[in-house]
Amino acid sequence: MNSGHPPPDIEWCYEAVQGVSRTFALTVEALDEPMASQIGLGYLLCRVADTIEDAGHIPPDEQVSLLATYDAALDPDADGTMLDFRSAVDPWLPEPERSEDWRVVARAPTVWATFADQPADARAAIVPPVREMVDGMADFLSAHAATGGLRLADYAELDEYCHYAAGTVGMLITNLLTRDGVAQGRSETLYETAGSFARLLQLVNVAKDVHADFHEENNVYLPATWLAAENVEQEHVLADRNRDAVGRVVDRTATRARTFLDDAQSYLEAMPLSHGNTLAAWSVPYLLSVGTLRELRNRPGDALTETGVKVDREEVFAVMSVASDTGRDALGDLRTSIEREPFHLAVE
Ligand SMILES: CC(C)=CCC/C(C)=C/CC/C(C)=C/COP(=O)(O)OP(=O)(O)O
Repeated sequence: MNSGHPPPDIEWCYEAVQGVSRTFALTVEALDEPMASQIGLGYLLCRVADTIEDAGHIPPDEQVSLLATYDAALDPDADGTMLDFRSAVDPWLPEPERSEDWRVVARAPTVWATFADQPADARAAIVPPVREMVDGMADFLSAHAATGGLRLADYAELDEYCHYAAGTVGMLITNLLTRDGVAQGRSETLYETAGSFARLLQLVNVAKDVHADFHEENNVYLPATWLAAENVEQEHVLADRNRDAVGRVVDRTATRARTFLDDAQSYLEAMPLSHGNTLAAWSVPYLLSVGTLRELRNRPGDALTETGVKVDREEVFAVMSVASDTGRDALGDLRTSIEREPFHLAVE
C-alpha cells in the first residue's frame, strides 16, 4: 500500500544543499562520509524552518502554526508527521516559480525519509538542536508579529537571535563530532567555543546583508539601540541620507563579530577529525569570514546597497585551495594574512 511517504533520495538532498547555501555547499563538498550526508541533511532540516521564518508572504500567526506542525513532525514523542507539515504548508508554496528554498520545503518529506536512514546516534545528535531552532524562531515571530518583520531591539536580542539561527547549528555539529566520546577537555573546549563560531558567522551575515534582509525578508537585525545612537530609525535603515550613519552601525556589528574569532580558531584547533570530518570544511567558512570582515572594514556602506559586501570568487578559490592541505598550526598565520589583504593576491 502506498502510504504517501516518499522514498529516501540522498542525491536530491545533496543537490538541494548546493542550491540553498553557499556556505554549506562548500562545507559539504569538503567533508567525507558519513559526515557529509549528516551535515547536509541536518542543514536542510534547519533550512525548512529558516524558510518559513523568512517568508514575508505568510502572516506571522500562520508562520508560528506551521513551525509548530513542523516541530511535531520532528518530535519523536509526538503524533505529527512530515506529511502533515507538507499538507499544512501546501497553500503557502509560491507558484509557479518555486525558489530553491521552497523546493526544499515542498520536499521536506523526502529530506525526512533520507534522514531516517541515518544511524540512530546521528539522528539523536541532530534532532534536538533543530527543534531548539524551530521553537526559538517561533518565539521570535510571535514577539514581532505586530511589525510583520523582525525588528531587533538591542544587542541582547540580536545575540539571542544568533543563538537560535546559528548557535543551534553549532550544537548540531558539535553533537555529531563528539557523539562517541572524545577526551573531556576537548569536548569542553568544543562546547564552550561552538556558540562563538556560530556568532562570528551570523554577525558577519547581519553586517553584510542589511540591504537583502530588509528588501527580501522585511527584517532589520541591526539593533534599534545601535541605530538610535546614530539617530536612525529601523524603518529608514536604507535611506540615502543615513548611509554614513548606518555604515557606522555595520562597522560596530563587524567589530563585535571580530571578538569571536579567537574562540572560533580554538574550536578548529580542538575539532576531532573522525566520522569523515575534515579541517577544511570548517576552516573555509572561518577564513572567508575573516576576508568578509576585511571588506566590511574597507567599505561598510556597501552593505546597504544591492551589491552587498562579499569576497571575490578568486579569493574564495584561493582559500579553498589552501584549506584543503593546511594543518591546524597554520590557521593563525592564514588569518593574519587574510586580515591584511585578499588571499589570492598574497599567494600570487
Ligand atoms: C561550531 C561551528 C562550526 C559553528 C558554526 C555553525 C554554522 C556553520 C552556522 C551557520 C551560520 C551561517 C550564517 C551560515 C551561512 O548562511 P546561509 O546558510 O544562510 O547561506 P549563505 O552562505 O548562502 O549566506
